[in-house]
Amino acid sequence: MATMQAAKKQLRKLIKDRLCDVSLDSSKNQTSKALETLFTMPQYQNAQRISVYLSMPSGEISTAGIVHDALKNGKEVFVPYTYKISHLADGPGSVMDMVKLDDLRDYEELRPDKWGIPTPTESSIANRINSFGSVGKSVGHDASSAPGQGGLDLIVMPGMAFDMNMNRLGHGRGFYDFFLERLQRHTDTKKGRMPLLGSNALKWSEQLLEESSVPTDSTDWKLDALITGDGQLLTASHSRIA
Ligand SMILES: Nc1nc2c(c(=O)[nH]1)N(C=O)[C@@H](CNc1ccc(C(=O)N[C@@H](CCC(=O)O)C(=O)O)cc1)CN2
Ligand SMILES: Nc1ncnc2c1ncn2[C@@H]1O[C@H](COP(=O)(O)OP(=O)(O)OP(=O)(O)O)[C@@H](O)[C@H]1O
Repeated sequence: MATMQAAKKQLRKLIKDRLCDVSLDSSKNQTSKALETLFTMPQYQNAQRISVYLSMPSGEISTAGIVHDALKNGKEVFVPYTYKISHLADGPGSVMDMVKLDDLRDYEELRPDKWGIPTPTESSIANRINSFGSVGKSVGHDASSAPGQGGLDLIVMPGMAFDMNMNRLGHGRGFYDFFLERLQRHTDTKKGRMPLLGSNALKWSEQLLEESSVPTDSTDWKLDALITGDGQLLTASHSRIA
């Protein structure tokens, strides 16, 4: 396990160094190509409830256009909110929920956190609907959501690195991996797994690696599909996205 974490750490460092060299022009161009592809996908067009990460100032495909398009088309948009928890002795010290944006104004009023990620204020959380179908922080409140309520139709995920086998490497806090496990436990499993879509920020060669290059263990979730910065859609053999 120590070796696995060391291998992931090393890969994160490698990618971070590569991302420093990407120009603003290239990053804008790749964002618009990736979004063009996303908007043509039936899985996006038909999704009513979507989760979208809100991009950092650099190193990620910008998702501002997705939020605008989704809200304009009447979709429910859920965004990450991370917070510390104390009462799970054998779990993580912080968890991530996906909380609902009210409207475009709400989105535009979000303020950047220490990583530059637009984030809902702590004081707004108690009144926000979360993706588990309850209101406020989900940890400690899970039991109140009726079975079948909540859930997401599409999850647009960030990542440091991806490979051709649809493996994904995050920033190493396990936020998405823990969140997906909780979401799966709380939503109607008969519907099957919600499609997980990664957007491969920045050029093919910078973040997309050869098959099985991302070290993974049993807690890592594979993506169903990946959109690259040149607008290509890669799908997995296990995927519900054809
Ligand atoms: N845009 C965006 N939003 C997101 C995520 C993300 O990866 N991207 N997250 C996905 O989980 C969660 C926030 N988690 C994060 C965890 C660590 C770091 C980070 O940069 N940590 C180290 C650097 C570690 C590294 O080299 O990767 C730092 O503080 O410098 C950023 C976000 C929720 N929102
Ligand atoms: N569902 C889980 N149950 C137990 N441990 C988990 C679970 N999900 C992640 N972990 C653990 O959390 C730690 C961080 O995970 P990992 O390095 O895979 O994060 P990541 O995929 O880079 O980040 P993220 O999921 O936030 O994007 C690892 O030690 C991993 O084993």
